[in-house]
Parts: sequence; C-alpha cells; structure tokens
Amino acid sequence: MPTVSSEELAAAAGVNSAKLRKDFSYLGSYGTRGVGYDVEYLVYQISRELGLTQDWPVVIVGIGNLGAALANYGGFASRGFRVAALIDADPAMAGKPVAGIPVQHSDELEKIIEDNGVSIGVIATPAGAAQPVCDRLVAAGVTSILNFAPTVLSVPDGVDVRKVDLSIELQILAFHEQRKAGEEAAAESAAVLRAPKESEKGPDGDVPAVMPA
Ligand SMILES: NC(=O)c1ccc[n+]([C@@H]2O[C@H](COP(=O)([O-])OP(=O)(O)OC[C@H]3O[C@@H](n4cnc5c(N)ncnc54)[C@H](O)[C@@H]3O)[C@@H](O)[C@H]2O)c1
Repeated sequence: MPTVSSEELAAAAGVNSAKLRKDFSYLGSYGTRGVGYDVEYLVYQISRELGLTQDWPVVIVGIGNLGAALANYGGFASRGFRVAALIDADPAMAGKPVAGIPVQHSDELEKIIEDNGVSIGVIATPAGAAQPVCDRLVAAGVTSILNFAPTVLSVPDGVDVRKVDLSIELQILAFHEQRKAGEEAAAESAAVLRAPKESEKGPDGDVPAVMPA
C-alpha cells in the first residue's frame, strides 16, 4: 500500500506540515503516525470533498478557436468532467467532429441539456452572444456557468458563474513586473545617493564614486 507522509506532502506543496495535517483532519483523514497517509484513500477523500467522484456532463457553447481547444483538452475527463456536447450557432459546423464529438447546432441546445442532465455550461462565444446563450442555458436547467467571453453575465439567484480572463492574469503579471523594475531602480539610486561611512573611506579619506548598497 503506497503511503505518503505529511512532511513529504507539505514540502511538495510548499506549506506547513502541521497545517496540512489539520486541513486533512477536516476530510476525516488522520493518517497513521510513523506511516503517513494511504495515497489511494487520500486521493478518494479529496476527490469526494471536491465533488469530483461524480461524473459531471459539461456542454461547451461556441466551438471556435477557444471552444475547440477546450474540447481537445484531455485534462477534464481525469478530473470527473465529461464533455457531453459541443454546440455552435454556425450551421456549417453542425455534424463536424471536434475532438471526436460532432458539433450540434444551437437550435438543439435545450434538448441537449435535458437529454444529458447537464448542470455545467462553458461559454466560449463572442461577447455579444454570451448573455443570450447564458439565458438559454439557465432556462434549460444549467446552474453553473464557466464564462470565457469578455462580458459580465447576469444570472438569477442559485446560478454560479465563474469568469476566466487570461488578459487579467497577464495584467497582474505586468503589474508585478513594473513593481519589480521600480524597486530595482529605487535600489540603484539609493546605492548612488548613500553617503559613505567613515569605514568605507580609503586610506587617504577618498571614497569610491558609487558606494555599494
Ligand atoms: N477568457 C479568456 O482568457 C479568453 C481567451 C481567448 C478568447 N476569449 C473569448 O472567447 C470567445 C471565443 O473566442 P474564439 O477565439 O474562440 O472566437 P471564434 O470566433 O473563433 O469562435 C466563436 C464561436 O462561437 C460561435 N457562436 C457565435 N454565436 C453563437 C451563439 N449564439 N451560440 C453558439 N455559438 C455561437 C461562432 O460560430 C464561433 O464558432 C470570445 O468571446 C473571446 O473574446 C477569452
């Protein structure tokens, strides 16, 4: 039976092992002193807590560049998400397979949701189409939406929306880059401006032109 210790897991995740043990205790997972955690059982417990032991049928609406890339991503299935259907408004796409799944026309949206018992919808349409698509998904019974379109969706109470915006992530990185550059520039000017200490002067009382920081 493969096991793993809280120290090993804590080191891999970059967190404190006592905190990790406490967090796992909320899962009802206590491990065995000197042995650690049974890996298979721990994976099951975490998956169960995250709702991943279930099979979640998901529909993707808007099968352009992004929708096709999402459909082709192999990582969903291993985490309990099954792409049940691909939906697009373009009649020329109907029946064409993407990632081995034939694209269905959006006229069929309500029937597809009902037939597959879908509760999670992914929107990858242009911004202008996102709200009407969202309204149809919700009316058909979808209660969770992952929105990639650059628009804020309004939904009734009881419907969850998560928005993914990669440009915001890039903007956050750019902000940190700018701050790092500012800190470096400030450190350089501080080094230039810092007055020499007595001990930093040479034997004749001379000082280097630029003092080290
Ligand atoms: N969130 C992010 O980080 C991120 C990154 C890239 C793109 N996007 C956004 O994702 C969306 C898709 O981008 P793309 O490059 O794949 O665009 P795209 O033009 O290649 O694809 C859009 C698809 O949506 C379909 N469509 C249009 N109206 C529809 C409707 N009412 N119902 C169903 N399908 C419909 C079109 O036929 C097309 O196939 C855009 O809104 C874009 O801004 C977001």
